[in-house]
Amino acid sequence: MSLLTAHLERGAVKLGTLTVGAGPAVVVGGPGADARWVNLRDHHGRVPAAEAVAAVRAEWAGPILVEPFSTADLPEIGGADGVVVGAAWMQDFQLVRAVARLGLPVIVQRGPAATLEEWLAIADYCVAEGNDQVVLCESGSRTHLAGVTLDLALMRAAREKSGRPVLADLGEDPALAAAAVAAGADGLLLAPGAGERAVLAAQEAVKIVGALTRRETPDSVLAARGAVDRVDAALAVLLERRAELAGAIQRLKPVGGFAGRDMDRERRLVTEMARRAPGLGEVRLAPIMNAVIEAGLHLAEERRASGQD
Ligand SMILES: O=C(O)C(=O)C[C@]1(C(=O)O)C=C[C@@H](O)C=C1
Repeated sequence: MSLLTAHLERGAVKLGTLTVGAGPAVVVGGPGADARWVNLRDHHGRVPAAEAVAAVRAEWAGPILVEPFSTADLPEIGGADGVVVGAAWMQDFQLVRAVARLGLPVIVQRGPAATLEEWLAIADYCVAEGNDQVVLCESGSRTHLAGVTLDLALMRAAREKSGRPVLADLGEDPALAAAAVAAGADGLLLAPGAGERAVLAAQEAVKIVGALTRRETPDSVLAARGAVDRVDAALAVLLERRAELAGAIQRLKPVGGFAGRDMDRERRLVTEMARRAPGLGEVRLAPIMNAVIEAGLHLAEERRASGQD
């Protein structure tokens, strides 16, 4: 197994049709995401819960998570696929208990000053109420920086210690999406108001970084093809980057292009790659890299001929 994709055992939780904790990391919140998030806290309890859920349900058939403002909302959120205990309410034990008793999966956000132990204890409260479907969501700490600072080390520790899936709450800004996936996030939570671009950026991080760092064990052709598609997405990014760099070498070498081909260098790079691709080995890698290198040389020569560089 690669050094990057060390496997961490954890249980998966189903949010409606969406699996969190097995397969690719999921993206929650915002248009085009895998699941929607209805935040009743933002409305300070002024919008009836049933109405808010129904409004999203009218335009979205997939999974919906609801963050209640108080226990008063709970009888009205039966149509949801998961309930978020917001960071501000994490230590409201009455709310936690009541949410757990609904029998829906519970997403526990970490309070801004809560320790790992305090956070994990909330999951135990849910279990004590007979609900083991708990996802932990890192929502950041109050620090010297404005707003909250996401603690990805704590998120990772929570996953290792509890075996439960973990989410990273990115707010409206997907800048840390790649870091969160690399740190082992099973999902990225975006603010309900996050735009389409933020969702796309989070999904790109899930694909590209997930392909490199997240081990998947698909059990159907569909799931395996999804995983292959993510690896191909990462390969495409790397192939394009490689072609740009190889093009730069052609411009810098005394004799570039096919005329300056260095077969020794090509053999050495194949040998080095085979250390990380022992299954394919040198014999299978050699023709692959030959095609890759030749594509790069053709591109470089075409660009030179058309005066593009
Ligand atoms: O390293 C070089 O000299 C290159 O030109 C780059 C490169 C490559 O794509 O990696 C391309 C052609 C050479 O035969 C060897 C390697």
